[in-house]
Amino acid sequence: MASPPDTSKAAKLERCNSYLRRVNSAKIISASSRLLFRACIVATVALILLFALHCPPLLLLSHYSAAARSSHRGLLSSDVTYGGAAWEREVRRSATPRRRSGLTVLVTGAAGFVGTHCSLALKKRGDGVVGLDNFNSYYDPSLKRARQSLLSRHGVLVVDGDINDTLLLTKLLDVVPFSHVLHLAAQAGVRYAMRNPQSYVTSNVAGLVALLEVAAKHADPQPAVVWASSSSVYGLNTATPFSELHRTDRPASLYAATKKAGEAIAHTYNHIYGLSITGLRFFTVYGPWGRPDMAYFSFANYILSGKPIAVFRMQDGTAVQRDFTYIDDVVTGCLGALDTAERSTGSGGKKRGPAQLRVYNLGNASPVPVAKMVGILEELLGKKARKQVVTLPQNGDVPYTHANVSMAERDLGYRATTDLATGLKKFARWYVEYYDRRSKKEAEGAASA
Ligand SMILES: O=C(O)[C@H]1O[C@H](OP(=O)(O)OP(=O)(O)OC[C@H]2O[C@@H](n3ccc(=O)[nH]c3=O)[C@H](O)[C@@H]2O)[C@H](O)[C@@H](O)[C@H]1O
Repeated sequence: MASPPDTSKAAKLERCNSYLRRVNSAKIISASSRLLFRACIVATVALILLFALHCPPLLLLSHYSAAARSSHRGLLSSDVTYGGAAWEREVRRSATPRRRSGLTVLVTGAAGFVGTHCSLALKKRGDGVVGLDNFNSYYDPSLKRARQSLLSRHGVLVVDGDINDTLLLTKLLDVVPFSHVLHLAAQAGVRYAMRNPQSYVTSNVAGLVALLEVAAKHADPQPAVVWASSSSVYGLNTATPFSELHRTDRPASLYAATKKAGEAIAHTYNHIYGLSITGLRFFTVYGPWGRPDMAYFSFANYILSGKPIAVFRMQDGTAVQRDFTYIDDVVTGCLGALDTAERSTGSGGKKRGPAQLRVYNLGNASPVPVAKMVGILEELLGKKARKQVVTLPQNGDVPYTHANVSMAERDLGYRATTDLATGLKKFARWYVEYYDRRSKKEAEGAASA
């Protein structure tokens, strides 16, 4: 039988002490486990820090991710020139065609001379157009801004950005499934290539590759690409008129070499990725809203301001000639190329079948000596030029250009309809009005300041 519990005072005290000892020892155990836990955390943090310090790639990766994130944030925030919901709405609005089965065209170099005219023509006939231009200072950026305002008045948005910005290109092609890209952004000018060769590589080679990369691998559907090559690819070719079948492996300038490289690059992207690509060889395009670096434009300026102009001629005394081509005719050719471009066959960087690859001359098929062009300008501007006839320097210029345009006529419905006198008349009228308006505005600005 079990004995009854001892209820004496001494026994009660002993039970109480033993209870307190158990409680205390439990407290000691829990305090020490807390200490151990804390020590573990400190050790883990120390280990992570030590690991990170001894593993630079890990830090680089986190730094890279932060940079990538911040540039993505840049794309999407409203404090930059592109990105954000309002920006996307604007892009979509500009890209929406007004006619049934209208094209949706991304025009690079849209604030440039040919880009502005093509964008306007596309918009006017009901196609959707979004422009892209980096507004660089190769020539007066205020002229490019004026073209941008003109486009804006006609409902064409020109995004401020560079073709080498692949994040921006990706974003644009994400927002709009462009059916076509009219790629006109480039470093132009034959003689400037001797002063700034790198700019030609950056725009005409790297920029073209950046665009074709995004078009081939990212865009779904892949757009058809029409882009600006140049008459200068014929280089030292002596067979005339220049035909697309003639050799183009002797460029006379770096500008020409980068355009020739562009044609080879186009072949590669067509071959590997099934991109439909059409190259257009422009022949000395001129007209209203033209490029101030070109001879006819700068000559008009110099004639009116009484400065001397250098008119080049060959060493043997023969005239330097150009197949000057009026802008409206070139626009017809560009739109014809867009309209006849077949779809690209690939998607996501995978070719699904052979795709169209074309190249066409867009010229006037009627070369004119530079001295004659000066004579027409003198007559139109009512002032004699201070001409200095100079032997053509070693500057990359070729003695003459002359396009055979039969392929463009047959395939693109191209017609060169404007002779130099008619085209320069339109240019001279625009030139006088534009700079008159500008100087009046400047005078008003100065008076109110
Ligand atoms: O077809 C092209 O692919 C190229 O056309 C254009 O090049 P070019 O034909 O060289 O035009 P441009 O400079 O207007 O000189 C015209 C004529 O004036 C002569 N010229 C020039 C300057 C001068 O001071 N004196 C002179 O006689 C000069 O010798 C030439 O005979 C574009 O600029 C170029 O970007 C590209 O698109």
